[in-house]
This record gives sequence, C-alpha cells and structure tokens, in this order.
Amino acid sequence: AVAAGANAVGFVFAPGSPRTVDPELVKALVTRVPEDVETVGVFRNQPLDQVIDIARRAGVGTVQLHGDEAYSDVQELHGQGFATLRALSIDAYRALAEAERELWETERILLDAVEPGAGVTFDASELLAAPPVGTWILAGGLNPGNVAHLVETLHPAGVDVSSGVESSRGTKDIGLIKAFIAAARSTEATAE
Ligand SMILES: O=C(O)c1ccccc1N[C@@H]1O[C@H](COP(=O)(O)O)[C@@H](O)[C@H]1O
Repeated sequence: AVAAGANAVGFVFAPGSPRTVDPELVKALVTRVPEDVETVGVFRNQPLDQVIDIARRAGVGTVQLHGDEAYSDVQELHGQGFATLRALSIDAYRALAEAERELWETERILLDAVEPGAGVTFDASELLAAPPVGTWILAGGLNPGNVAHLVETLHPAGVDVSSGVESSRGTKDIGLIKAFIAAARSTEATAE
C-alpha cells in the first residue's frame, strides 16, 4: 500500500473481524512504514485501556474508533499521544443533535456505512447538501470504480477503503490497491 502511494495504512484490532491482526505482527510491519505515512489501529467498542495497550504494543500513531465511544474517550487518546479518527455511520451522524455535531466536527471524523468493513455504500446525497464543517474522511463501500466520482462530488479530505481492494473477504489485492489510489488521485489534477 505504501509503495502504491497510500497516505495511511490501517490495521484492524476490532474483535470478530476476518481482518483482525496481532499487535506484535503490526509492530514488525509499522517499523517499515515511512514516517510521513499515518499508521492507524482500527477498534470497535473495546475498553479504552485495552485500546491504548494494543495501540502502544502495535506502535500505531492513530486510533480509529468505530463503536459507541464517547467524545471524552477521544480526548483521553489525545492526552495519551495518539491522533484519532472517529468513525460515525451516516445514521449516527444524521441522528446527532446540533451541539453534538458541532462538537464532533472539531475532531477529524470518518463517515461510514452502518456496518463497517462490509463494503456497503450509503446514500451520500445529504452530505452533498450539507457536508461536515471540519475535516472528514469518506469510507463505506469505496472501490476503484466509484472513488473518483465520490471525491469529485463530495470533496472529502481523504478516502478510506477495505473491502473494495480485496480479492476475497480479508485478502488484500495489490492490483486493486494500485487502481484505487490511482483513481482517487486522478481527481487531484482536475481539482486544482
Ligand atoms: O474491516 C473491518 O473488518 C472492520 C471491523 C470493525 C470496524 C471497522 C472495520 N473496517 C473499517 O470500515 C471502513 C469501511 O470499510 P469498507 O471499505 O466498506 O470495507 C474502513 O474504515 C475500514 O477500516
């Protein structure tokens, strides 16, 4: 992924996923990742002390939270030296009261489909009408065939993919990774 031009690489620590990896294996991998590439640990509804312990053992710099984690958890992670990405499903984002939305928009958020890691897209038309105010990343069913159009229309700060660059569930495909990054990047030239 790094050789193909990814800005960030993610490692799933959420239990129950076919992609869950061992923190010690990740530690060996992240030592080979250049400093300007973000290393991300993906978690979902795990106790915060466990998240911190795993993220430290794995050596990742960013914690991505996909569950019901509170705003105070994100602040605690910042205090422990981690960057964060708070994933919100489009349904959770839609249900936020205005004050809550304003609070989350001070953080970097990732807008995703309701079931993370399932390769399912969501109707993004409401984002087109009223995109988040702060820095936000688009995820949820992205693939080499749809990413350029979504970037062009929604203008997220970044895109995140898992299923869409796999040959079978849990197995990444380098050809699809290269095609995805090339397609996502193809919009940069036209955006200038
Ligand atoms: O990938 C998983 O199995 C996973 C498990 C638990 C939480 C998040 C997970 N993946 C993240 O989901 C989004 C979207 O994935 P997809 O492209 O729709 O498959 C992405 O951020 C993954 O890292």
